[in-house]
Amino acid sequence: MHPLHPSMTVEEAVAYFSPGRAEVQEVYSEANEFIGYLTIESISLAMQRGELTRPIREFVVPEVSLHDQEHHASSQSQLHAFFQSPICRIIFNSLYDGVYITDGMGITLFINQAYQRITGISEDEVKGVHMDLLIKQGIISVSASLETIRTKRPVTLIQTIRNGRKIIVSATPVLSSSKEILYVISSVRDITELIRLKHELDSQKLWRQTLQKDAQFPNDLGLENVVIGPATHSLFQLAEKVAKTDAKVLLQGETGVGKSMIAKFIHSRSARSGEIFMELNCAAIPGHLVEAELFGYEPGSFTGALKSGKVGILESAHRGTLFLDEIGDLPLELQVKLLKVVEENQFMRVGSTEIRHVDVRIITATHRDLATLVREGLFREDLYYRLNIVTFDVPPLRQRKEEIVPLLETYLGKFNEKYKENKTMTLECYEWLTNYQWPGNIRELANLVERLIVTTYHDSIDVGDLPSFIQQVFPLSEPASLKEAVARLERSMIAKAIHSHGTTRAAAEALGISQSAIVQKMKKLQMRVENESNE
Ligand SMILES: Nc1ncnc2c1ncn2[C@@H]1O[C@H](COP(=O)(O)OP(=O)(O)OP(=O)(O)O)[C@@H](O)[C@H]1O
Repeated sequence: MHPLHPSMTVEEAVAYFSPGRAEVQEVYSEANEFIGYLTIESISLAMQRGELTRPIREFVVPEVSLHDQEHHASSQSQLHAFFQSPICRIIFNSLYDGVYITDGMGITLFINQAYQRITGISEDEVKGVHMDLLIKQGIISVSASLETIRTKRPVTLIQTIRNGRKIIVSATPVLSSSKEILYVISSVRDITELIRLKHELDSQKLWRQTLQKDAQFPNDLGLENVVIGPATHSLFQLAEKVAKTDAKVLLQGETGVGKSMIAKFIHSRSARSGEIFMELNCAAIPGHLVEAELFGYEPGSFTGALKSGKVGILESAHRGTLFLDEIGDLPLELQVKLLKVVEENQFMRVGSTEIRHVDVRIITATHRDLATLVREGLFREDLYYRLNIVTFDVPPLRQRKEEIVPLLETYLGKFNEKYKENKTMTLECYEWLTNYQWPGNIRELANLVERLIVTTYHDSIDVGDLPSFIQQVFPLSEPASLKEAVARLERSMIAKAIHSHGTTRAAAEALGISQSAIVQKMKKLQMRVENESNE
């Protein structure tokens, strides 16, 4: 190391005082003339005042007493000796939390094993190194020790380690009798676990809010555990309002979003709730049978008809509510008949000329865009306007993500009860399922939960238990670290290979690794490994 010269900054000079080096350093000018002394005491003071970029000439003293040098040297070296002592190591290494100790200037003296475990930083990398340099090298984002040295107060802050992990650091100064900072002891805790707990708390909070909202709609739907989130709350409010009238309601939305559930809700909140709720899915039966099902028929009116004739769903729903699902699939010729019902409450059974009267509230639903069908001439415009007094656009599940966790919990509870199980889901699993697109919406979600409860062998359902088409979808959230990103990719590739090849042996071959390597990886990635020994 070159000798200290007066234009050097405090920051640059700190390295000259690392543990084991002299406590007093001589300072020489560029022309190699002796200027004076820089003591560890004066540079500590400068650090504590945050004067890192000031030239050291401001802190140089012309002389130092021998007593000062000896006194300081002995207290400092006692301190260093303590941190090197086996008993100190044993004590600090027995702690679960990480410990980081610097001297009064911010030079690292000691880190315990827990710190190394939590951060992946080794003692060799940091010992004798100033905290400022560790920040510059990107090993840590901020330093609680330096903050403590600057403010002379305990400081707690969140620090990001170079591997992306976040830790919470609480630094406490240890002061001499003259209020000089001798060293800073920091306790360090991994907050990944705290973040996980926060996630759990957030989801529970939302769950509670949902339950509270449910309480506003006491569940007399005949359906248990209805999840109403922020995106659907206003729909249920509107449903309750229109339920008090006989206004025609058209429910639009993808399959499985809950259209028929809202229809039932409207019925249950209407003056007709004591009467029957009838449902006909116009797409589920062939067009020519829809007419007979809906309007009924007279004896012998067509081949295959019952001899006694049949009362149609429309007539059966008299005084009640008729829910016509997939109304967009109703054949054009029947649309005219339905228009007559809607406009005049009149209809005729198939094979009859007798006009019958019926008092029915009609609610319709479709996953198709009726306005487009009208433009294409596939749906009657007059009927469209008659049915569409109040439109409900029920959003797909991917647009109401905040309902996914409560729905998963609802269905876990429901199917645990049904199958006498007590299974839970890991937070990572919740995260993946929240990011999944759910093309089949709530129906698909309920089916998946039931399948997972029935097919998994362990109590905690994890990402590895999910079907491969879900595992191939990366969560949208950014992975916290390179390690996590790699784990996700490995998990996805392994799941895909097992799905297409059936066994771990064949999947391993396809991926170019050994069977034991794939099994080991799957265990590490917490994926379900079945029968690997029997393959
Ligand atoms: N808010 C909700 N909370 C809990 N479960 C729900 C909710 N909405 C719908 N479900 C459930 O999701 C499944 C599908 O709902 P529903 O049959 O009402 O959907 P849909 O939109 O009418 O579907 P489709 O158009 O295919 O007939 C049902 O099992 C229903 O009980």
